[in-house]
Amino acid sequence: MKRGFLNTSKSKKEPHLLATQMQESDEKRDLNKSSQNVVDIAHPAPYEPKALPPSTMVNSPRADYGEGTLAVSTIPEHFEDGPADPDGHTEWIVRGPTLTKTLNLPGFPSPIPKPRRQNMYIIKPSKGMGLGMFAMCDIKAGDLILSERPLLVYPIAAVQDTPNQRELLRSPTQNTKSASQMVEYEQLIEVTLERMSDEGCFAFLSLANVHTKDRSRPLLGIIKTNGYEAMGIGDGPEPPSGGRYGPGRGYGAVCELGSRVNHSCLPNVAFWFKRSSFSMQITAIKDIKAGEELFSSYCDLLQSAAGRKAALAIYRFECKCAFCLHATPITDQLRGEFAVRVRRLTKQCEGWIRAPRVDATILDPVLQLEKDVIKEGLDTQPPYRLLLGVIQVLYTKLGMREKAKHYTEIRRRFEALCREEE
Ligand SMILES: C[S@@+](CC[C@H](N)C(=O)[O-])C[C@H]1O[C@@H](n2cnc3c(N)ncnc32)[C@H](O)[C@@H]1O
Repeated sequence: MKRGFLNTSKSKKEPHLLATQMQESDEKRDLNKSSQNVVDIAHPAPYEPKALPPSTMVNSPRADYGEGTLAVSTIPEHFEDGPADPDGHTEWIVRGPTLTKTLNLPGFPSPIPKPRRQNMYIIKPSKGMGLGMFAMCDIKAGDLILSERPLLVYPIAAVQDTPNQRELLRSPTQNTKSASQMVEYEQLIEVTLERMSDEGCFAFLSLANVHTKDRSRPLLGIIKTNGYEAMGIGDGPEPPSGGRYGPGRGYGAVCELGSRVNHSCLPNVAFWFKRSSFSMQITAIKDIKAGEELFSSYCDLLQSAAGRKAALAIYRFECKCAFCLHATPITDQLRGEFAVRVRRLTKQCEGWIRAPRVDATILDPVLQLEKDVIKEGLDTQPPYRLLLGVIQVLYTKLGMREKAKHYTEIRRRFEALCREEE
């Protein structure tokens, strides 16, 4: 890609709305079910506005973008001659109503939260994993290590893998669709990169790309290698508190720094996207010693080793962590059934609470489950919080106050780690 194309002086214009009407094609109907517009706010020629619905031509970032609009917007707004936001800017490829909804949040976007101390991490080579992020000091579970505005936020559905060869043979029309869809998405990302600062654009292009040998286009390859789910933003109705947007409605984020964090099935950090400040946070979920590498989990850990392997395939590496190397049918079963077993225990717990008295032996299987879960490194996973609650209730019922207090404290610390969207 020609460098000059990416960030010319033209790229930050007044925030009037220019737009390109996407050509008629089936795959665009997939992108947007109604009218097919890419609204590129402040984008220069050659993306001339064509016949757009009147609402998309309103000269205001608070415009009510229509259902069928895909916008490219800079968050926070950035005018050509105005100062840059000290917390940085994100380019957001977003469906119109979601942009409108977000821009209308009171006080949006707020400044990004700052870690208590600076220089908590360094990015450097990690054996066999390319670059990685390492702790520069001792870090306590719960500490905010880093927060940053992503370089790019995009609809996850736009970059999801296209059908494999066997699927294509079964349905050849799928092939044409996917190929042209990919070209289109790639073009959309090019447009988006043009809007970034030189530094942002350089940072994006410097990120790892493990998709250079498959059918992925270069920029899509970078997104597929580096994107994190940006929970908290999505299209359509909001999910219940703490819930996820359904398939095809979520957004992903590519970050300059956070995207250097490698994967482990025993993660010591977690990523949280905060809609209010439009930023990605990395917090420690375990105590971390200076010099240790920071790892997040790229996949759902409550699935078997085979399931994790399949989920990680898009990143083109095989996890060599002890849990993957030494997985057994028993450990796979524990992961698969953990959430269900805890839900069942929670229900049983209601009966135990009402019973006049309970026998101390009912604790045995519950404590055994906790032991197994800790051994398997699953004590950072959401069902663990419920399990702690069950143990705490049982100890209280049995009159073992000190033990109950201990579990209340562990549970309180666990909850502090799960910072949800404010
Ligand atoms: C989001 S990037 C992480 C940063 C990357 N290592 C770099 O050099 O920029 C994801 C890529 O890092 C590598 N990676 C991450 N975790 C790994 C692991 N546990 N083992 C081997 N490679 C890993 C894979 O190549 C993966 O596609």
